[in-house]
Amino acid sequence: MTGPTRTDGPSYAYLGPEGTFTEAALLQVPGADAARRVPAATVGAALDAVRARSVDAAMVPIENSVEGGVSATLDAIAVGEPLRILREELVPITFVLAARPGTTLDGVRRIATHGHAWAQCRNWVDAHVPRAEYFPSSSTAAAAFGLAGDEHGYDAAICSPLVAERLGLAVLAADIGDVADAVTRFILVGTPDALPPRTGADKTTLVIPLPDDHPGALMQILDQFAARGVNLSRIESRPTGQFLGDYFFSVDADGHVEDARVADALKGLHRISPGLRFLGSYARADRRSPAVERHTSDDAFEAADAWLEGIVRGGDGDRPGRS
Ligand SMILES: O=C(O)C(=O)C[C@]1(C(=O)O)C=C[C@@H](O)C=C1
Repeated sequence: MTGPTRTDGPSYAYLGPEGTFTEAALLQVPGADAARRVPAATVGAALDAVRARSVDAAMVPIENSVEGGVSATLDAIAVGEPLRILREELVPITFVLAARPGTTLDGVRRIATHGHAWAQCRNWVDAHVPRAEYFPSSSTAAAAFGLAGDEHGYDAAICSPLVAERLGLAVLAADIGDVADAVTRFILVGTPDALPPRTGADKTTLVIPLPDDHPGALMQILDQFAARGVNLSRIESRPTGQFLGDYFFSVDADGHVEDARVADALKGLHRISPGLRFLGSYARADRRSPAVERHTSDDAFEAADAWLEGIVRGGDGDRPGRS
């Protein structure tokens, strides 16, 4: 990615080139169609542009309903200069097999695409082009663009119908994803000075290093959420890369850090795992509010704090003591 210059209005990096599903996610952000958009070759490069403050935020994929977590993103946001997730976007995923006009399905020997896209079309490929080999590409759109050049080394690309159309490629087969209704979740990542407001239907993303290797370490972590009635919508373990068996957990929890139950769980987690990294609280794309039990509501936490304060001040907790 070349060093972009700042202009007025927000600017966004994204996993490019133009025509990726990531760009489609970015275009769902209000105002992004008119903003400066900077395609990056990799997720790491998009996030580095945020860290270098050459863009305001970057859109990157984090999770797919079929293939699971996007390791490149989970790992890149877990280390280095801290970042903040500002919002999430969901994009329905539909793949086509595209090639230069004149190519037939029988003539396809090598198919280029992003690893996550390949994983989502594996059964279709096995059934319809069993001899075809996988040719890795940095994105579905980069694979499609490659077909337009002379040096591509492959005969077809798995990409979005839109990019195939834009580049004038022939669609050899449409809707080739193994699971209908596949969805990828994307995150808009900015710098730590921003904390999106609480909406009542929020998500909090955390990176939790496993404190030390002892029986029940994971249980201790999960207990912090369970005891405060905080539901987890995603938990994945990722190797830290330091040594074999050293892992961190990447977690999405229902709620905002300004919800008392979430704040209390975070304090508990920090005592257990001081290397805990807060990656942001932001509105859920589906706007679904969690069911909060009475004893984990903000009111219940506030009443408990007041009760304890009363005791410390010398009352019995029910009656105010000396102040
Ligand atoms: O290659 C693209 O078009 C992307 O935006 C990347 C990506 C991913 O990383 O999962 C996004 C959505 C699809 O699930 C496949 C690929």
